[in-house]
Amino acid sequence: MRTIETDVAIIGVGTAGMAAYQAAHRHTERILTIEHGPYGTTCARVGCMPSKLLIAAAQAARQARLAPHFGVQTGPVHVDGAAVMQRVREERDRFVQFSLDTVAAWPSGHKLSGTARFSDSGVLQVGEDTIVKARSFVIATGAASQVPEDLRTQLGDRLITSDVVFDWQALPGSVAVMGSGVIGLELAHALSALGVRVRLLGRGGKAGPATDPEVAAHCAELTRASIPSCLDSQLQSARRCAEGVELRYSSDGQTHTETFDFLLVATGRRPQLADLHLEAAGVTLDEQGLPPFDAQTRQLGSLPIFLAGDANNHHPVLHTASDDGFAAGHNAATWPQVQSFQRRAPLNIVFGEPQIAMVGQSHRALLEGGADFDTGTVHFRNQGRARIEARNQGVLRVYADTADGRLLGAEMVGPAAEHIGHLLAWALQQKQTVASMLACPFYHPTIEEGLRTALQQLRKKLPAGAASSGTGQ
Ligand SMILES: Cc1cc2nc3c(=O)[nH]c(=O)nc-3n(C[C@H](O)[C@H](O)[C@H](O)COP(=O)(O)OP(=O)(O)OC[C@H]3O[C@@H](n4cnc5c(N)ncnc54)[C@H](O)[C@@H]3O)c2cc1C
Ligand SMILES: NC(=O)c1ccc[n+]([C@@H]2O[C@H](COP(=O)([O-])OP(=O)(O)OC[C@H]3O[C@@H](n4cnc5c(N)ncnc54)[C@H](O)[C@@H]3O)[C@@H](O)[C@H]2O)c1
Repeated sequence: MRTIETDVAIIGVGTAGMAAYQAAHRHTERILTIEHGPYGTTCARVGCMPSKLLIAAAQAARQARLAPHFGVQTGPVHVDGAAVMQRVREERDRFVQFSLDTVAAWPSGHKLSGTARFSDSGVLQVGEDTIVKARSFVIATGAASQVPEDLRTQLGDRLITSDVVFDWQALPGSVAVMGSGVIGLELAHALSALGVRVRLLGRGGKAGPATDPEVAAHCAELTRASIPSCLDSQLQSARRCAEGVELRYSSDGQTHTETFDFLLVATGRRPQLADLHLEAAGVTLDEQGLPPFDAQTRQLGSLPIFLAGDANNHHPVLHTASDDGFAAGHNAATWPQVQSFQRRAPLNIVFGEPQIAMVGQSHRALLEGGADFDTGTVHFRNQGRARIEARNQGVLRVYADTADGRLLGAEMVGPAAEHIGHLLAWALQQKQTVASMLACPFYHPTIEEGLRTALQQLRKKLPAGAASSGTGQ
């Protein structure tokens, strides 16, 4: 058994772990990163980047099909699945290489390969033959898809998760997608547009994260219109068959039996903490088996342990993993001095068709928190630029504080949601009011003019003082 002593041990070298390394390295040379898989990050290997590459191909297919609508004749659209997947893999590998290059430049003494788990406070066991003693720790172990064990046993390699999709050599003929959350929606929309026979099996009638009933209703309706979907389904049985998998599920009081090449399970991801033996380090877990942590310092209680990225389950998206990693790495290196790092305005984007954006406080959070707020709405059906581009579907709902007109949040499904979402998140972080946002330029003709319509409607609902607040008038 060999023993390594260090200042900061970082478990997991994904986006959060890499950011933690860079932050800790500003303070100490005594750092050890521990990784049990390949370097390259979830984002680049099986997450953000390859999924957006697949979505880009889907978008090209959609645009080609839409061309005749503008009087441009393209002929029948043929999707070459092998070529689609080749570009996905090649570009994905290019993104992965950036992360590999970064880690390759770290001193070899800063890197250890193996699975880490706590054996005592301040002590990790890595694999069978290494003990790591550290002053402080960053846990950046990410999250993994949750897959019901019985389904995995029944379906074997015909049950897949998003981890498998981006290594395909060609597109399959058919896929049932279980779960209409973020991953399920993005992949179902992309595969469907690329000509794969898709069945989206959701729960509770929902498609995506929207909580505002009007936005959620549009999300469900638009999803049903473009993908064969059962958004309130119950899987009754699944078995392997000659074609792949046979699924029996109920929906709307009826039972259906259908066969597919694969069942893609996208029913949520869970932090990878169970095998870390956190109790050995003195960590107490909540009823969901997760350790409570400080969202600003990323610290677990008063322990010298910091939790970053998807592992803390706070906001499992890429830019937060990076922010978390920086904060955790900094605080682990300077412990017992720790500082708070402010969080950015909440922003989530789902790259479905059309996109969904969630900014600041959700409609549900505002209601549950008893907020006094007003709402402005724009429908995109007759919005100028959206009609010009034949992207005229969806709705934007903007919420502001009734007392002072300050922007509190927004939910949207519709054209350019990724861009409108950014505008709103930036305004919210700068504590802008409806009036101060309306004092900004809106170019004609743009989708952003839709946002102006929603803000104008909202201003009319606000009391006089709140309606002009923030403009100095
Ligand atoms: C399909 C998909 C699409 C996505 N799309 C987007 C998107 O468009 N935009 C966005 O913002 N976010 C997206 N995300 C989310 C984003 O990818 C994650 O938030 C981000 O990658 C999390 O980074 P991380 O560092 O926390 O985890 P990871 O990058 O997963 O790193 C964790 C590392 O820890 C290692 N590890 C785990 N346990 C141990 C152990 N015991 N010992 C040693 N090593 C260990 C793992 O091998 C892994 O390398 C997507 C995710 C998925 C799955
Ligand atoms: N664009 C992005 O930023 C992006 C893209 C992909 C993933 N991500 C991250 O990955 C995380 C995980 O995504 P996800 O889609 O796995 O989780 P999710 O929580 O978004 O969705 C899971 C869905 O599965 C449903 N579900 C659960 N059990 C089910 C069952 N038995 N049958 C049918 N439906 C069931 C849930 O109701 C929910 O709608 C996201 O929260 C997000 O943070 C982000």
